[in-house]
Amino acid sequence: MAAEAAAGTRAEARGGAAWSEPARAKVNLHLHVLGRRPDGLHLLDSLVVFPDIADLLEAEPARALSLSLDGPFGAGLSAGADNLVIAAAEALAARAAREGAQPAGAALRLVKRLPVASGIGGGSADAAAALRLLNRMWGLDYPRSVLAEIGLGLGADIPVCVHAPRALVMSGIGEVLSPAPALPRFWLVLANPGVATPTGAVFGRLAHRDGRAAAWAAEGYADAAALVAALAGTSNMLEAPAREVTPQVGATLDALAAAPGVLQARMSGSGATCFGLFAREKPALAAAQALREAGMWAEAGAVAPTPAPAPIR
Ligand SMILES: C[C@@](CO)(OP(=O)(O)O)[C@H](O)COP(=O)(O)OP(=O)(O)OC[C@H]1O[C@@H](n2ccc(N)nc2=O)[C@H](O)[C@@H]1O
Ligand SMILES: Nc1ncnc2c1ncn2[C@@H]1O[C@H](COP(=O)(O)OP(=O)(O)O)[C@@H](O)[C@H]1O
Repeated sequence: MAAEAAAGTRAEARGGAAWSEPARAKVNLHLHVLGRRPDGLHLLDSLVVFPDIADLLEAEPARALSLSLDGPFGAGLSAGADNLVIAAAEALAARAAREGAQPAGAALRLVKRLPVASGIGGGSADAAAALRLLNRMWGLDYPRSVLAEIGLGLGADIPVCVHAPRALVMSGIGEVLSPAPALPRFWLVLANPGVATPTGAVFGRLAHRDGRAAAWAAEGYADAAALVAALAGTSNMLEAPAREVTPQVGATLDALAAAPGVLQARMSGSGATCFGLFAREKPALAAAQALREAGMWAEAGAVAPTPAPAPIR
């Protein structure tokens, strides 16, 4: 598949690792909670996009599986079996072995640039990147739908991340994916106050589970202003409980909302990372710089246009 080959690269020619794959931040433009399953997991409705702000996963073929960590947020993470990259690699290898393949190992290196436990699915994006990369490197050739199924066993957010950078609507607990409406190119600034905010703790404080699925215009949205007008009828229902867990969410949202050129400021996922949505690059870059100078982690990145809805494979 041409698109898949282009998304990840063989980087030897550039002097890098043999194989590499970006792991983009997952941003929930809205997040409604529709109910709760008997097992306690919540039913969601969320429009998910992937700005060009990412961890990087690299790999070399090897006999065994190993992981080294790098980057500004690498130090706080385990490189063992509890790292979602290793868990995903093992799950993919197990599936392939059950189906008669004999995948070799991989020497993996994760450059961790996204803050951990921060509502932008960094761990899920890393796991999804591992599934995509090793699927190619090991010559398995599973379709993304199979990678998503393997990922779901490790985390509710992994299926949507398998399809990155394609914007999608996520429902169920995260396993039901449908096409997003057509979206324009726009810019996101992500800002995080530096306080890890565990997803389970936020869901544990949730008082309202009576949201409805958002309705999107069939013709989609031609520019950022039209998208923001549609988002006005939606919210992130995890914001109230996240503010209880991490009160700094309030100041983060205030700082983004005050940035010149911002059209919308909202929290992503279970927080504490918040996003500002911009129509143009220059004010987005300026806002990220100002937030960094104010002591937060902040990055700006473009979201590529989403074409008219097409089947998900
Ligand atoms: C809230 C979301 C929105 O995109 O993002 P994040 O804030 O994590 O980025 C996701 O649904 C998170 O997905 P993920 O981070 O993979 O969650 P998991 O590891 O599967 O679950 C962590 C914990 O969150 C709660 N959980 C998660 C997903 C879900 N649909 N209902 C839940 O109640 C459960 O308490 C679970 O034990
Ligand atoms: N590669 C990884 N990157 C980030 N977190 C990881 C990774 N592997 C395992 N984890 C664990 O997953 C949890 C969720 O992390 P993350 O996906 O960054 O946050 P969130 O679910 O809020 O978006 C963290 O508490 C962390 O310990």
